[in-house]
Amino acid sequence: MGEKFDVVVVGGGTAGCILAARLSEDAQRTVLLIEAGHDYPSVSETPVGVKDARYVPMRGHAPEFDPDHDWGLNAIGNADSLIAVPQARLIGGGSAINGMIALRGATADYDEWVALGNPEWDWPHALAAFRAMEDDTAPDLAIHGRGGLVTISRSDEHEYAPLQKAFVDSCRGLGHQEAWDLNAPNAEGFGPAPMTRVGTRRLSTAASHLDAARGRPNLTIRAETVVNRIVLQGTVVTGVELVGGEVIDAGEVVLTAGAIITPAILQRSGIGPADLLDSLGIPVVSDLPVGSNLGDHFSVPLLAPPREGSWHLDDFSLQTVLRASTSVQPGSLDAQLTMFSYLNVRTTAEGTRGLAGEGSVGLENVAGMGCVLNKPRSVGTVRIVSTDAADLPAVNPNYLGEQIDRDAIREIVRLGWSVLTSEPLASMLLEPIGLDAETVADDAALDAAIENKTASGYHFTGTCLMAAPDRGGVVDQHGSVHGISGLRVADASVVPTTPAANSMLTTIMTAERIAAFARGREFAPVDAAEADSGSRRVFAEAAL
Ligand SMILES: Cc1cc2nc3c(=O)[nH]c(=O)nc-3n(C[C@H](O)[C@H](O)[C@H](O)COP(=O)(O)OP(=O)(O)OC[C@H]3O[C@@H](n4cnc5c(N)ncnc54)[C@H](O)[C@@H]3O)c2cc1C
Repeated sequence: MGEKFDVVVVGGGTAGCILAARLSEDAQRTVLLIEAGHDYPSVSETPVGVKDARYVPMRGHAPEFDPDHDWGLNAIGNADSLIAVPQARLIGGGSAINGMIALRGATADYDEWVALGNPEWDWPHALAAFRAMEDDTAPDLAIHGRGGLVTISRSDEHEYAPLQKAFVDSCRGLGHQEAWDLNAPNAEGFGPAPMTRVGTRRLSTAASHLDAARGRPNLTIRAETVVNRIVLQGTVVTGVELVGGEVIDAGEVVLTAGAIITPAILQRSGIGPADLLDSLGIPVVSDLPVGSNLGDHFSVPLLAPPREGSWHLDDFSLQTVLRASTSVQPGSLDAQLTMFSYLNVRTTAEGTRGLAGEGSVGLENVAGMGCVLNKPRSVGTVRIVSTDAADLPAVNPNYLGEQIDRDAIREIVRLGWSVLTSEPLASMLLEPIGLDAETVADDAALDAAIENKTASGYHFTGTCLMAAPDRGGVVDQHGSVHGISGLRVADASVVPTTPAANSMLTTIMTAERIAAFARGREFAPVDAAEADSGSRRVFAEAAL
C-alpha cells in the first residue's frame, strides 16, 4: 500500500508551485508536489543562472545554461527540420530559467476565451486576478495591484544595458510611441519590459509562492521524481504512477507538467484521441482532443555580432520591448520586438536550430531581437510516440500553417529590421547575420528567409483546451477534465488561445484562479466602473 495524499500536484513548475502553495494553505489538506527536476530549497543552494535576473539560463542563450534544467526537447520546423525548444526541468519550471518578461495579453484575448464557452474568463475576472496577484509600483491602481506575491519591476532608463538603451533610442528616432506601462490594457509602444524580479534577483514562482509554504507539515515536495501516468478506476482518479512503478494514492490529481508534458501524461493514461491511443495499444478511458490546439509564439530572430565594447556578459540580457499591432490584425497586439543584449551561440544543441540559427558558426555571442508573432492563428499538436515516459512526445507547432500568420510575421520582421538598422543601434552592431536589406524588401525572398529562420517563442499553450465539450474542450472553466472525476489541469495547457503576450503571466493568473476554484473560492470580477475609479488596491477572495 503506497502513500496517500488529498492532492497530488504533478510538475513543480510555474503553475505547480502556485497550486502546491495555495492548496496547502488549508492545513487540513495534505498536498504532495512532484517535480522531475532538481529542487533548490534555499537561495544559497540555487545556481547563479537561476537566481540572477541578468541571465536567461536556457539552451541557446547564456553560458549559465545547465542541461540538467532542460528536457532536451525539439519541435518540428519547416521541411521536417528540428528546432531546439528549451523547456524547464527544475522546481519553478519556466519561471526559474526564462526571460522573466511579465506582460499581460490584450483584453480581446479574453473575448476569445469567453467565446469558447468560458464566461467566467472575461477581462473583468482576469483583471481582478492580475491585480490581486501582483505587487507593482505602477501608479494606476485601477489596473494594478500592490502587495501580491508576484513582484513586477521595470528598468529605469539609466539602468539599461548599452544595447537596450540603443534599442529604445532607435525606436524613439523612428517615431514609435513611448509606453512606460506596457501592462496598461492594450498598450502599444516601446519601453521597459515588466519583469518578475527584484533588482537582480529572479523571482520564480518557487521563490514567490513555494518558499513560504515549504515548512508546512501538510506539504511534501518530491524532486527528481517523474510521473508516468494517472491511475484511474473507471473514470475516477485514484492516484499517480511514477516511472519505476511506484503508485501514490490521491483524492485528487492536479496536472501542472506544462503544455507539452501534461498532454503526454494524459495520453499515456488513456485520456486522449482514440486513434492515437489505439495505435499505441493504450485502453481508451476518454476520447478527448488532448494534445490538439498547441499554440506558440512564432519568432524570427534578427541577429548581429555586437561591436567590441557595446556589451558585457553582466548586462541584463532582456530589458526592453516594443509592442504593436500589424495591419493584418489591427488592435490585436500581435507584434512584439524583444531586444536581447546577447545570446550565447554555442549552447544550442548539435543538429538543431536554436535562436542563433545558421550563419552563426564560429561566433560566441550575438545580439539582436526576437520578432515575435504574438497572435498566431496556426495551431499544432503534441502526441506521444510510445507508452514509455522516457520518449519525449512529438511536438509539431505547425508554424506558418495559416496565411494570416505569414502576412503578419512579414510585417513584424520589417518592423524589427527598421529598428535594427537605425541609429544608434545599427552602429553598435556588425553586419546582421543571414538577412540583408534586399531580401527584406522583397516579399518572396523574405517569406523564404522567414521559413528558414523559424524559431519557437517557447510559449506553449492550449493542449488541454479549456472550452465546452462541443468546442473541443478538454477541461471545463474550473480546470476539471471533462468526464473524469478528481482530475484538474492548471498550467499553460488550459490557456485556450495564445495570449498576445509572453505566456508566463497568463499562466500564473490561470493557476491562481484554478487554485482558488479548487478551494471553492474565486476572485470577484472588476466591474467597469470600479476599474475606472482606480481606488481599490486589494482584492479579497470571496467564497463562491
Ligand atoms: C527558455 C524559456 C524562456 C521563456 N521566457 C519567457 C518570458 O520571458 N516571459 C514569459 O511570460 N514566458 C516565458 N516563457 C514561457 C513560460 O516560462 C511558460 O509559459 C510557463 O513557464 C509555463 O508554465 P507551466 O507551469 O505551464 O509549465 P512549466 O513552467 O514548464 O512547468 C512544468 C514543470 O513540470 C515538470 N514536469 C514535467 N513533466 C513531469 C513529470 N512527468 N513528472 C514530474 N514533473 C514533470 C517540469 O520539469 C517543469 O518543472 C519562457 C519559456 C522558456 C522555456
